[in-house]
Amino acid sequence: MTAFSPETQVAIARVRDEVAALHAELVRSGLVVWTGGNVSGRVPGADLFVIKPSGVSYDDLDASSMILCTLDGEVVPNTPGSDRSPSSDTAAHAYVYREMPEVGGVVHTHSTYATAWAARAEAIPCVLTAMADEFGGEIPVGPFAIIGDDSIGRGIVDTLRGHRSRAVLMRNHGPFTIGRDARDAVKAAVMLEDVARTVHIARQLGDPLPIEPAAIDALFDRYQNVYGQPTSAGAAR
Ligand SMILES: O=C(CO)[C@@H](O)[C@H](O)COP(=O)(O)O
Repeated sequence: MTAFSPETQVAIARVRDEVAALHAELVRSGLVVWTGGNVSGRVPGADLFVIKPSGVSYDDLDASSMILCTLDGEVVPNTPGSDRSPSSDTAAHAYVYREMPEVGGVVHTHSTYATAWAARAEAIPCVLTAMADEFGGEIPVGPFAIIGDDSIGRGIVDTLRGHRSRAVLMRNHGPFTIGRDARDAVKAAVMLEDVARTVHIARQLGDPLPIEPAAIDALFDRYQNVYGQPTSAGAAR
């Protein structure tokens, strides 16, 4: 067994629990079918993250079946779950964690409406206050990228670095979302599918009206800094 400090062991156990539970949240929110999609979470204070095994039924995912990986995307040997192959998107998640230290969670789904926009390689325009709140503007499109190596990760980072959106529509594939932790990235995946569906329906009825950039900025600032309940850190969520 690889030796970790007691603090790191506690952090790994907490992220295993969280990432396992969040996979159930993808199912509950109707964002995945069969074994598609994946969630990962960075282990705070360590160059490690936790991700699901590849191609395993969501019903069979629990904390001990989550796989601990290094930020190079290598499975940490002799740890719970290490006898299985990690998610096909492990190299992509690892690339994001290496390149974006502020990111603590990554999620991929093939949720229907967001993936339909990705199939057309069309950015979702910011025509809803909910989009301005959550994403601060349009949802951008990332490049077509082959599954299995870090090409997807490069596409995610190249598209989202310096962008307010926590979601990218990878062309012909589907959405990837990032967040300050795994839960935040799952929230972005849920919100993305909601706005992708609403904007799609709006377009069946006519041309949705754009929101002025200054109003988008104001909505984003309020939602990120004032909305919700104060936290112990003083910021609102
Ligand atoms: O689309 C892809 C590959 O990018 C995945 O979402 C698969 O559908 C699920 O892969 P695993 O995480 O089970 O390997």
